[in-house]
Amino acid sequence: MSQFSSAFTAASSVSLPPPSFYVSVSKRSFIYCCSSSQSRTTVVNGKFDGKIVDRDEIRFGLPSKGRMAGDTLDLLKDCQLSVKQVNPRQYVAQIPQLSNVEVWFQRPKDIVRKLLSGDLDLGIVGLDTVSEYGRGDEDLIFVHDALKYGDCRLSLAIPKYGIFENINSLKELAQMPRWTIDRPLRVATGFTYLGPKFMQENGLKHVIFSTADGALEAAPAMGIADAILDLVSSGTTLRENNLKEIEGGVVLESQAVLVASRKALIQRKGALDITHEILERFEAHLRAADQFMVTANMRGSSAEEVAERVLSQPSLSGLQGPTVSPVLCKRDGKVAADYYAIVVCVPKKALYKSVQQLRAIGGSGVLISPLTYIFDEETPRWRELLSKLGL
Ligand SMILES: Nc1ncnc2c1ncn2[C@@H]1O[C@H](COP(=O)(O)OP(=O)(O)OP(=O)(O)O)[C@@H](O)[C@H]1O
Ligand SMILES: O=P(O)(O)OC[C@H]1O[C@H](OP(=O)(O)OP(=O)(O)O)[C@H](O)[C@@H]1O
Ligand SMILES: [Mg+2]
Repeated sequence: MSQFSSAFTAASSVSLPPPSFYVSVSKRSFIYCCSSSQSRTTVVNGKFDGKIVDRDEIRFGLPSKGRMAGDTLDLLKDCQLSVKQVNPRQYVAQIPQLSNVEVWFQRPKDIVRKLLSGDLDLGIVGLDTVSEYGRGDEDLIFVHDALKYGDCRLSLAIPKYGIFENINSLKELAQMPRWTIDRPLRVATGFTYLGPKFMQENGLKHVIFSTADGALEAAPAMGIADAILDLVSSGTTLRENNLKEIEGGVVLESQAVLVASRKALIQRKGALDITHEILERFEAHLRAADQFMVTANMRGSSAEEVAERVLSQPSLSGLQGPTVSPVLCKRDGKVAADYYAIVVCVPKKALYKSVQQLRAIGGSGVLISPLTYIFDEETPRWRELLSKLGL
């Protein structure tokens, strides 16, 4: 069942199921019907309508290759959700910590297609891929929109030389009188949904798109295109090919996201609980990743007085204010507290400033330790998810 619906998802570009399985309803749109012993499902352009396919396990799609693959496995491992894959050519795997979850390794674009066709329930991909292949479909729902890797932007770039030498913004590009209906601006891109949408939204009328699977940066020098619309991260590939980005030319800022099928979250037993656990683990790890735990000793007359000194410093307020505990010692035969130990979490980038501020208010013996997880109260993202689901 899922094999057929998946093949059909790619109908516009790749193979189609046997003719008897689909009906063309317009040039680029098909309806595919099938039935199984468990349920009956109709798929329209890879999107399924009605009830979800019956199965017990929750399917989680992870990138099978490319630069997202390794970082995704690392994130899961850092959240104590290591994926057990018997060998790298096996596309199904398990996460022993999540007993009812089946991991499926797929190409990023196929993860999005399979979420829409109901063959996957959850997935991790770049926002660029969700936006391009998801096309704003309401069934796709973001569970976590900032997993802090795979950072890049989808950006328009033009040659630094020739007729573009003095063009530095989208507005200037749009106003070049040479683009006409007969000689439009030629843009090479793999983003054939987002590209035209962006141009239309920005009022560029005379534009045509060509597509290729990679090395797009060569297209202008080869005379195939005037501009390219592609992912940029360090900017090295553009620079090495004599291309430049322009003001107003960024279509999208992207990073890895955790995305789910709305229907699966609502209808599939256990899907919401698993999603909650994964989200909590991700949040706890990601929050901890940019914080240090700082401990120091400080002379003082009471915990409140020490806390007041700490709170007077902007970099030392911690997550919910400092933890202040008395350091008890025996003086003249009595137990007393001359010193207090304070514990605060500080952003990694404010580390040295925090140490300086601690010293300025009498802190000594400052210890810095890494944090592994910060489990706070219920995460705002979980509340947002429930509200997006209408729960
Ligand atoms: N240069 C980059 N730097 C950082 N992240 C990137 C970069 N290029 C792409 N990405 C992110 O990684 C995702 C996967 O890109 P990757 O190039 O690994 O695979 P792909 O382009 O789908 O496959 P292939 O390049 O083999 O055709 C992209 O969708 C994007 O989110
Ligand atoms: O700004 P940079 O850090 O130079 O990265 C940008 C390049 O990375 C991606 O290509 P990729 O390496 O995936 O090759 P591809 O063209 O084969 O997809 C993207 O398509 C750019 O070409
Ligand atoms: Mg690539």
